[in-house]
Amino acid sequence: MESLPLTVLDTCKKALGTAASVAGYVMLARGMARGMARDILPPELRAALGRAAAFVRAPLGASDKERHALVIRRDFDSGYSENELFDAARKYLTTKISPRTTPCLGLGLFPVEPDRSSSSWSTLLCLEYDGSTSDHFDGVDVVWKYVRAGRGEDGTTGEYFKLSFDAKDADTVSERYVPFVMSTAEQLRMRARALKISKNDGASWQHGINYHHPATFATLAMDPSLKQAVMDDLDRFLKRKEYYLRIGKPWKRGYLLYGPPGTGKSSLVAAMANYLRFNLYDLDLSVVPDNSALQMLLINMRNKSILVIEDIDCCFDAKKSREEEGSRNMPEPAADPDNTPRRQRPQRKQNTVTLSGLLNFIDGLWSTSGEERIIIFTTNYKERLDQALLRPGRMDMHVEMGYCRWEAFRTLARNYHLVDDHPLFPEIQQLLKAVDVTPAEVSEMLLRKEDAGQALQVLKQFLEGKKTNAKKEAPEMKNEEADKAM
Ligand SMILES: Nc1ncnc2c1ncn2[C@@H]1O[C@H](COP(=O)(O)OP(=O)(O)OP(=O)(O)O)[C@@H](O)[C@H]1O
Repeated sequence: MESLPLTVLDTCKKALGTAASVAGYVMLARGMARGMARDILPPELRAALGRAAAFVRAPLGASDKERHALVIRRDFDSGYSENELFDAARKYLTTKISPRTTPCLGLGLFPVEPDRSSSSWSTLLCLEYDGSTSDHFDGVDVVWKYVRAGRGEDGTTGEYFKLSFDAKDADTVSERYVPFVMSTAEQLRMRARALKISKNDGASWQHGINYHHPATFATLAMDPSLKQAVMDDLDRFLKRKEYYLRIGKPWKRGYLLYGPPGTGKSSLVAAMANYLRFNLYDLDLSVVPDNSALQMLLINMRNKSILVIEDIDCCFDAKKSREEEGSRNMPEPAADPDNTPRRQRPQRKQNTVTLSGLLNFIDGLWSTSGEERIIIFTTNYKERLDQALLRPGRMDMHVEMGYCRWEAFRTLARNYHLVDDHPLFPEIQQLLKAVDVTPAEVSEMLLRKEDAGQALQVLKQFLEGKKTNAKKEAPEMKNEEADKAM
């Protein structure tokens, strides 16, 4: 027999159980420490599994038809340690079973958060004892069976999943399929967890509270291609851990959302958080005493999170920032174009947090203090922002949230009244071309009546009113401009 290093033999003796006993079971044993499921299978364990599979196969001269199996027990060490992989497998299998295809399944009700910090519960399907289901991965067929063999002499429950496959597929299963099962389970866990939002109280984060904003990309009314571009950007960001490492860049991404009040900037932040299942940190810079407090706040954020700074234009004195940055060619802030703000913004008091302090974190310190971070600035007045913030490369993506046009309206009509078409649509389409109206205003009109036709009628009248007002205002504005010119 090919000699193996002692550690591998040890692992195999413990892990393989009765592996060499003809049927060739490979048992995933000790070492499945808590938290492993969160990190996907570590490379060493993956390698050990590969070696173990080869070790079992080689001496037996496994033929293509021979079946091998991995046994994933619920607990080890006489019940002292739980096997995270067992939980991961159970979670993963919920995506593979359905009452339509499996005659008998278990059904349970579980709190969304294991520590019951959330009041949400969800139902979960699971295989019944001796129930089985098949799966297909990269050309490999596997069968999962859920077995309970009664409490063993060592005190373990004897409850396990048996994952069987053709002997020739042992490497694929152990090196790629098992990690895939674990990462899928992790994604499901992330998706199911309740999101938290934390706000800062001066220099420290308050305890996060549950965040249940209903906005998703499906409910967001915005230009479809822009929406897709944001989603693609987020997907790319998530996939690129290795890439960021390789090019030596911090694994973070910055977005600047700008547009008039009521165009959905906060809704987009919520949709992004819901899409990624990232927690939110809502940073109020006006109560942060200085740059070092800012530093502590940013360092104390957890990974897989979004930092939001709303109304960034109100956070810094542009003139002071200009001096601070040594920039002489900044344009003066434009006149306030927003005559009727949807809500009055609080005037932020000036403090000693500086724009350069913040930018240092975006570029520098932030990079070393965490990963999978997203930072989002929102503003109603992009033109008021300091050039230092707008410089290419500073914020990775600038997203303009604009007035409600035809495609955005269709999303709202579908959301609010489940209508995809209506005789009033053509008129509304024409009006939306002529009138600047925010999605918030359109939503409000659509909510005024329960009946779709009546709601659309209300909206049409509202848009007509806006159009008439705009026509009246236009000549007045022309006169004012002419007066100024004289
Ligand atoms: N693009 C949108 N898609 C769907 N709903 C929207 C959109 N924009 C606004 N709404 C509706 O209007 C409400 C207010 O919008 P939201 O707070 O997201 O706008 P905002 O641009 O962040 O405004 P502000 O600049 O005043 O903070 C939302 O709760 C939602 O009901």
